[in-house]
Order: sequence, then C-alpha cells, then structure tokens
Amino acid sequence: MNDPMTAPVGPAQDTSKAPEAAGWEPVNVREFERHAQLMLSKNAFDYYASGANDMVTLRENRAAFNRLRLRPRILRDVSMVDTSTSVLGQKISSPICIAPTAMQRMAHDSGECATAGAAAKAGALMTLSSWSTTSLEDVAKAGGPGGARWFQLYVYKDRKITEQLVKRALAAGYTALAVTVDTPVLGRREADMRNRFKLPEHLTMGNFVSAGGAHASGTKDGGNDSGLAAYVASLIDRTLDWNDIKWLRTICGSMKIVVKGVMTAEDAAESVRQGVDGIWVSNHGARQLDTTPATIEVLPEVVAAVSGRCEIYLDGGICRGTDVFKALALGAKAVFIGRPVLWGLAHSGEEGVSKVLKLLHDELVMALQLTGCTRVSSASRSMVTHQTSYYSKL
Ligand SMILES: Cc1cc2nc3c(=O)[nH]c(=O)nc-3n(C[C@H](O)[C@H](O)[C@H](O)COP(=O)(O)O)c2cc1C
Ligand SMILES: CC(C)CC(=O)C(=O)O
Repeated sequence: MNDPMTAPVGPAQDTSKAPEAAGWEPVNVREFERHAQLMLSKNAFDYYASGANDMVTLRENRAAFNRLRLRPRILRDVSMVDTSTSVLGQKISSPICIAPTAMQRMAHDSGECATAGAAAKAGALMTLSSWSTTSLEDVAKAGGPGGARWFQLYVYKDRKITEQLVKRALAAGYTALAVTVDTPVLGRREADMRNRFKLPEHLTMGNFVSAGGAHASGTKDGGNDSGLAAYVASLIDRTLDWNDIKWLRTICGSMKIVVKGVMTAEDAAESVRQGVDGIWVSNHGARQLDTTPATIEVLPEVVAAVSGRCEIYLDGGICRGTDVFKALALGAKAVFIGRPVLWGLAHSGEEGVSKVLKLLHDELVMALQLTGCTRVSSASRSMVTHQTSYYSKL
C-alpha cells in the first residue's frame, strides 16, 4: 500500500522557483507568511496555513484582536522597558513563547533544532510537538542546557508509548508537559484533503523512529484523504479524560502539567479542581472545531473562572506586539505563537526564527512604551476595550 505519511511530494523548498522571494526582507509577520508561501511546496504551506472547515475561526482569531482598542496612558517615563517574566517559576526574557507545531523540517531542513537554537538565543520558552521531525533529545541538545523547554504531549492509545515519551521528555530536561486536549480526532482541513497531505519521504516523526511508528499510516478515515487524519485516527486516544490527566501526574516526575486547548470557563474551573499547573487557552490555531470564538474573546471568562489559582496562557492569531499586549492586559501570563515561527523557519532557518522573535519583541516593547508601561505586568485590563464601547457612549 502507498504509505500516506511517506509517499513523495517533491521538495519542500525550491528557491529557484521563487525569484520574488530572493532578497526580500519582510517587515512584519504577515509579510513573513507571504514570503513562506513563495518558498514552500503547496503541500507544506497549505498544511501550515490552513484552518478547519470554512476557516471562520481562523479569521476570527485575527479579527477579534483588531476589534479591541487600546487606551494609552501618557507622561510616564518609558525610557527603560523590561519584558522579562516567568512561567511556572522559570524566568524567561519575554512573554512571547513558542507553541508546538508538528513537522517543522518541512519548513526548513534544520527544523525543530533551528527553532530551539533561536529560542535559546532569545531566552524564550519553546514547546516541542510530540510530532516533531527531530527527536526530543536532539532538540534539547540544540537548545543547550540553559534553554527553557516544554514538551507537548499527544496521548497515544498505546499507553506504553505515551509513558516512554513522558519519561524521555523528563530525562531530556523538559520542565512541563503541555497535554493537548482538543484533538480526539483531527479537524477537517480541506486543503490537506485536496492535496492528500503527506510527510515528504526523507522526513520521519523523530520521536518514534525506534518505536517503529515513524512512518505509521493508519486507515482511511471518514473519506478524509489527508494522510494525517488517518495517522491521528490510528494512534491518538479518543477516550482521553480527566483520569488520564491524573495518571500523567503519577508518571511525569518533576514536570508540571498544563492543559492545552481550554476554551470555556467551565473547563477552566474543572482544570483548577483537577490541580493542573497551567491553563493554555487555545483553539489549536483554528484547526480543530470551526466556528469556536477567537481565543482572545474567551480569555476574560477563563480568567474570571480561574481567579488567580493558576497561570493562564493564550495562543491563536498573534502576529503583532499589540496582540501580545492585549492578551497580557486581559490576564494571560504569556502568549504562544505557532505559525509565525514556521514562517521564520521557511525564510532562513534559525536566523529567520530569530528575526520573527525579535520583530514581535520589538513591537511589544513599542506597544508597552506607547501605552505608558515599563514592564509587562503594567499592561492592565483598563487599557483594553472593545471597539463598540466607544459607540455605545455616543
Ligand atoms: C502547522 C501546525 C501544526 C501544529 N501542530 C501542533 C501539535 O503538534 N500539537 C499541538 O498541540 N498543537 C499544534 N498546533 C497548534 C499550535 O500549537 C497553536 O495552538 C496554534 O498554532 C496557535 O495559533 P497561531 O498559529 O495562529 O499562532 C499546530 C498548529 C499548526 C499551525
Ligand atoms: C500531527 C497533527 C495532529 C499536528 C497538529 O496538531 C496539527 O496539525 O494541528
């Protein structure tokens, strides 16, 4: 049988076919995305860029940030700005962290190692996907001993594989498990179905080479011809529930547990009851359930439900320093970026990721200065309002 995860799809990058990209220095994240579109194969770019179904939530993740208005304060000395903060007790240089995205070597041959290198140089926190195209040990080496690293966990039907992954992450120095709870089945990504998405032949799922799962193909699932949907259906456990979180707690040693994919006050309150260390507000970059609200829209209800009892993070649609500012002001301790890192990788590997991190960092510094803040904790609820609040006062 033609293995859907390994059949050839052509090179991920072909600069000779993208003369428009040569010498182009993108000045914002959206331009990095357009640059990546020129550089990458359709198979890879569509996989990275697309959301589920009609991509209503994909647009909302951006649009909702743009509906929020900033209320700047003036005449405050902003000559010195400190963006450093901490997550789960670990100091980081900036609240802009890296979300797990699978299969980064499709964007650049150096893939996850390049991301780890750029994160370590910037003093940023990186979360590695279970489904990386490099082993978690090699990524830890590339990030060096000082790098802040979390491991994203997909819980396998085969609990031995899950347990081995957790133990390996602990041994390699990852300090938290981000347990993804929004993917009992893969969302319907129609571009991947049309393209019959496949991992290029020369790449493997780096964490499973010795377990024999690096090329697993799975069965056809509900007519969805994306090789990935079949792969997920064959391996990921749909029975996952709170008992599994308890079980993970018994095997994760000193690693903290963060639930990734919380979108309601009810689940936030339950997460706190279950004793998780952190709540990651995420709709999986709008790739799972379409027509959910934007993450920035649900952040206030999550913050209210948690009432300071654990840290809250947010991802989804962040591509400006002002977006980061808004999330912090509404109660997130840190934010995570997914696609922007892939666009940086596609641009120029580690250097490209460094550029994206610096770009967003500089934009955040400016957002802080222009709102009259000298540190991230000064971004406050009163500095953000919904655009309609101005009209309602007329
Ligand atoms: C190409 C791609 C692959 C992803 N792979 C994973 C993954 O392996 N595990 C996971 O928990 N989330 C995964 N995500 C979701 C991200 O961790 C994150 O929630 C999302 O990308 C944030 O939205 P943004 O891309 O708009 O920044 C992936 C997202 C993308 C775009
Ligand atoms: C391999 C996939 C399940 C990775 C993922 O989370 C995604 O593509 O959104």
